[in-house]
Amino acid sequence: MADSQKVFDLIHRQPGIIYSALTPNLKGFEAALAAGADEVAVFASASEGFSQKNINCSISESLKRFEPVMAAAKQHGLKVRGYVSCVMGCPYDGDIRPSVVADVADQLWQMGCYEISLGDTIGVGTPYKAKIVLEQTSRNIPVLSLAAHFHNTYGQALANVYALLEEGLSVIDTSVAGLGGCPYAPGASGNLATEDVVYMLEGMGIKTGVNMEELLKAATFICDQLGIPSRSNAGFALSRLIHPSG
Ligand SMILES: CC(C)(COP(=O)([O-])OP(=O)([O-])OC[C@H]1O[C@@H](n2cnc3c(N)ncnc32)[C@H](O)[C@@H]1OP(=O)([O-])[O-])[C@@H](O)C(=O)NCCC(=O)NCCSC(=O)C[C@@](C)(O)CC(=O)[O-]
Repeated sequence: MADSQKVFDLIHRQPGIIYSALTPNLKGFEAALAAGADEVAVFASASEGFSQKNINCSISESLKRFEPVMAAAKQHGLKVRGYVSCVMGCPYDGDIRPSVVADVADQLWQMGCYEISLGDTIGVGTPYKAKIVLEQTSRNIPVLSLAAHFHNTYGQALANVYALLEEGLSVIDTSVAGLGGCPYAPGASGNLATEDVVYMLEGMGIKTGVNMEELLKAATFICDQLGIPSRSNAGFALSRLIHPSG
């Protein structure tokens, strides 16, 4: 968490992009504000085990820590997004009851988060479970204020997203080339790749406004910089099509 300023200083900001920072407490909010974040995000867990490992406190303590962040954000006119981690399973506590996910999501919503992102942090979820989690969380939160944040450890993330699109969800968290993971969630792989979601949505006739060629360039750039292969199937296939020599 300590290098928000460094990261923000290096970003070449583009118009129309919202630059957000994860802020688990007031200290983080102040750092994000100083760094020029456009909005911030608080992140709780649906499991006690991950909450302790990830932010060194219980779920209820984390929610208490978010209260001053919400107040400060309101004072400075910044929106706050809320994340719930481990919504379909926890590396420490195992299976997680959807009712617990809904309760944590509801508390974040009640405190003023404008959107709640449901994190399958270790990517263990499947479409049926995803639908149950959405059904329970959308009892008190409008489905259009819910987002899917699915890691792709078991290759289920795209199917899970499709299942929730059918239920009216429309905000999907992705990462270029499927980057990501979480050092506090053993086994968690990257997020669902942006290229795979864009390819699927465009193929369904849903206009994403994303330029796939530019997205592929960004994926190639970041993978070269990190020295890792892309985790995107569509990205890999399309790149081969554009550059057959590989
Ligand atoms: C939250 C803490 C800091 C609590 O850590 P702590 O040890 O309980 O906090 P503390 O208050 O005792 O402070 C310890 C040190 O951290 C500093 N500190 C205190 N707060 C901050 C802050 N905000 N930013 C920068 N520094 C901070 C504080 O100043 C102090 O520095 P020292 O005095 O020792 O030099 C720690 O547990 C932490 O950094 N956790 C975050 C770990 C992390 O990055 N996790 C991944 C985030 S992504 C995620 O969670 C999943 C998500 C959201 O993507 C969705 C999903 O997939 O599920």
